[in-house]
Amino acid sequence: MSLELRNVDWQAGFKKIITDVTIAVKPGEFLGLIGPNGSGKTTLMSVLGGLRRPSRGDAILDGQALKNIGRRNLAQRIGFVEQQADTIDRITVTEAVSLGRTPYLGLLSPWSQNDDAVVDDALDAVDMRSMKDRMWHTLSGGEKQRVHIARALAQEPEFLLLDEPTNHLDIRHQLGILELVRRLPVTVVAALHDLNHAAMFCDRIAMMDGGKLRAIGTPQDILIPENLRDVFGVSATVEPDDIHPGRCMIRYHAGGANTDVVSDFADIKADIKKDRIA
Ligand SMILES: Nc1ncnc2c1ncn2[C@@H]1O[C@H](COP(=O)(O)OP(=O)(O)OP(=O)(O)O)[C@@H](O)[C@H]1O
Repeated sequence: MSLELRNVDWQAGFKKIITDVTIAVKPGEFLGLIGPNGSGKTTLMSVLGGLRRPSRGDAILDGQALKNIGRRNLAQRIGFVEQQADTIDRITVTEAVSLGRTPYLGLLSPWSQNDDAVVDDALDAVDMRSMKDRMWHTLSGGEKQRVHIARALAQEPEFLLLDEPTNHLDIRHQLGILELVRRLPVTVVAALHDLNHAAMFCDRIAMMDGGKLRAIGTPQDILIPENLRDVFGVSATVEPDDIHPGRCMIRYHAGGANTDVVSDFADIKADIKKDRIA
């Protein structure tokens, strides 16, 4: 069971969005993908999930190029929760999660009790069983996010790809989802913005910067003050996590953000003020 990218570029028109990315996801790990806005995390995830084909290089699942694997087969092996995925409407929560069983259904394999059980387990896993009859469009952003994750779990994939899975979630559900994801018997790749969450939950972290894979390693290897300064433009101290040996915690310094960003905002605010006065 392996999923990897070998020397992958992906470009939109003439613009290279990710460049020469080589990465091998280890079976059973929780791999976090971090990087500033626009660094290429979503693009990398969508190439890993087979949604985008590399312009150069290969995306490979168990020795076979993703482009040669059929959609149905791929969906049984890779579950993908995209950022702001909001395409389903006028269906119940149970129906939304049941969509995850689609790759297993066919004329010779109709819906069965096993499918019901898988859907119920997935709803339990994200703490949404009590809302199973609610209509999708009545859910909050966070509840929708949990249903998306349940739908991906119902695919019973070997690899679960999550693009910012804690978006819209309150802190209890953020930690709950990450704890759940870490315990699942699947290999997980998740794009995360909260670097402390990456430190707490990930086995390894891959850091993107300007469309390139800048570094990959344990949280302690990657989340060092130099990387936080050079890649994210923030000043921070990294301390060992006393409660979880081998893990670390980041303490950001107030006023330690890259001053270019701060002065950009200051300029915008000054312009708005001028407009209001004029
Ligand atoms: N189809 C496209 N056409 C043109 N530019 C694109 C396309 N897809 C992505 N990009 C650009 O590529 C860059 C990387 O985008 P991507 O969404 O992969 O970044 P990201 O690291 O996930 O960002 P964020 O943290 O903001 O979600 C961005 O500058 C984005 O505007």
